[in-house]
Amino acid sequence: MRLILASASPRRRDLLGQIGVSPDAVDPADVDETPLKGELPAIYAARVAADKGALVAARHPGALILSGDTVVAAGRRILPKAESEEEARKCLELLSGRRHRVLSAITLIDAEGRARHRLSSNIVTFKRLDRVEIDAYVASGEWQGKAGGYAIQGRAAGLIRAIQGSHSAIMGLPLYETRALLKAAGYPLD
Ligand SMILES: Cc1cn([C@H]2C[C@H](O)[C@@H](COP(=O)(O)OP(=O)(O)OP(=O)(O)O)O2)c(=O)[nH]c1=O
Repeated sequence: MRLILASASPRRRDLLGQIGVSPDAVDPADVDETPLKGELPAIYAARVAADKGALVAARHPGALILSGDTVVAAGRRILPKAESEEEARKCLELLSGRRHRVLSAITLIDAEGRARHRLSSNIVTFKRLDRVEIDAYVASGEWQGKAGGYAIQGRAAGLIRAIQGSHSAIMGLPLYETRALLKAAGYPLD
């Protein structure tokens, strides 16, 4: 049974390896990730994960396709994937001293073309960040391309007071849900 990981993220590949799964190929999906007007964060994450899967499935008939999308949400607001220092700083100022949600959606399309979806909803609490902490984090560059302007797998872990939910989901691939979907689709797991 061929498994295709529809993601450009080396982290998703590593996370999959953590549960002993190695995809036969990696084929990233380049989809439009612009949120629709008024689109709620959970709906958005699920839609983008499904879009990525559908796009890649068309290129690999008969294979299993795994895709995902991770979104950082402050209330109903979807934070961007930080692409500039200014954007990263704005995200950190917004997240400082409060709780936010990290939504990680996955889609698995089976050999018959049937799509299964799961959503992992998590809460992350940052300490109150002072200017020195924000400056140092921005200077680290670790926020680049990261949803919400931080990565829990790096030095931001020292600024995060607590998480409720799944560490793997916050990093980008909810492993519990991923394993469950692979099993349901008949993928051989030990
Ligand atoms: C909150 C958080 C996000 N992120 C990252 C994971 C994702 O790379 C990014 C969310 O963007 P995604 O669109 O989910 O993924 P991607 O663009 O990296 O890869 P692809 O679309 O090809 O699958 O934010 C972390 O690495 N750590 C974190 O703690």
